[in-house]
Amino acid sequence: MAATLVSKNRSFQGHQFVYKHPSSTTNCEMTFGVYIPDHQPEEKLPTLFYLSGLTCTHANFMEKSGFQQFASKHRFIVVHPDTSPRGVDIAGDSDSWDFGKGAGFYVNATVEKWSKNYRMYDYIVKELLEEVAPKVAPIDAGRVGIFGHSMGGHGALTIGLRNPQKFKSISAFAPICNPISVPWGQKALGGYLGEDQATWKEYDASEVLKRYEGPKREILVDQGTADNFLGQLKPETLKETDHVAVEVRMQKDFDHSYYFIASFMADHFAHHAKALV
Ligand SMILES: N[C@@H](CCC(=O)N[C@@H](CSC=O)C(=O)NCC(=O)O)C(=O)O
Repeated sequence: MAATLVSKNRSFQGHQFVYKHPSSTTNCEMTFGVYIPDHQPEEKLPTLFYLSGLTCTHANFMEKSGFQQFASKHRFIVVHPDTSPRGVDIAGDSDSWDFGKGAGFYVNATVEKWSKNYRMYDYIVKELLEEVAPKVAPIDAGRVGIFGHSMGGHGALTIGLRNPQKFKSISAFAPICNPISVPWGQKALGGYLGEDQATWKEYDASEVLKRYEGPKREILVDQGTADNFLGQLKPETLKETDHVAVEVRMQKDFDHSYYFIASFMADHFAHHAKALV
């Protein structure tokens, strides 16, 4: 079903939109933002998906990162979804800030209580990318990249590496790199997927990276040295392979906030532009 316009604002040489739509994947209404640079009527544009972190909606990135100036400069469409279903209430979905609402972890839940709605992996990879976003933005399906922050960095790394034909460039700000070994990941993966830890590895960036044998990728990661969540993130577990070059830049004194993200946004757009423009 078509998306409904929520808001439209002029920003640099383009427009920032917010849409909502009924989702057949999460079985509830979903909201997403999309920035669309000015373009010719038949023109298709390269596109980035940005996945946000714990507690975020579609709006944090749109309001705090300052990304629009770079999307405008490089002429990228940028699609930025919510971080979980919100159009449905499930007992326990608001008890903590790192599980349930605002914390979908970009997985397809298999535990029955969550499995009807908490399907953020398929929502991004299939419904939003292939069906919903192309109806509102002139996406060039052959030139799509993905990036994200923290939980969204984990989403970007796992979704990007597991779907190399759909996502041709990848980067992340302070991603959760090895969720199977840290409290955030253990809580989310255990809650959504159950106790069989073999299935957790499909959603673990450092594990997926080890096994990746697709087209060569160069991944850019920025990480603040003063990030109070560093113990949950484990950037040292992202090891370079023959198929994936990983550049992890430790940025002195930066924390986990959008002040950090905004400081390196230009570099991430340049990284994606090298692969997609
Ligand atoms: N509980 C705190 C901290 C939440 C927080 O820092 N969330 C980060 C992502 S953490 C990993 O995924 C974030 O992006 N917050 C949004 C923001 O606009 O800064 C809290 O609720 O504040």
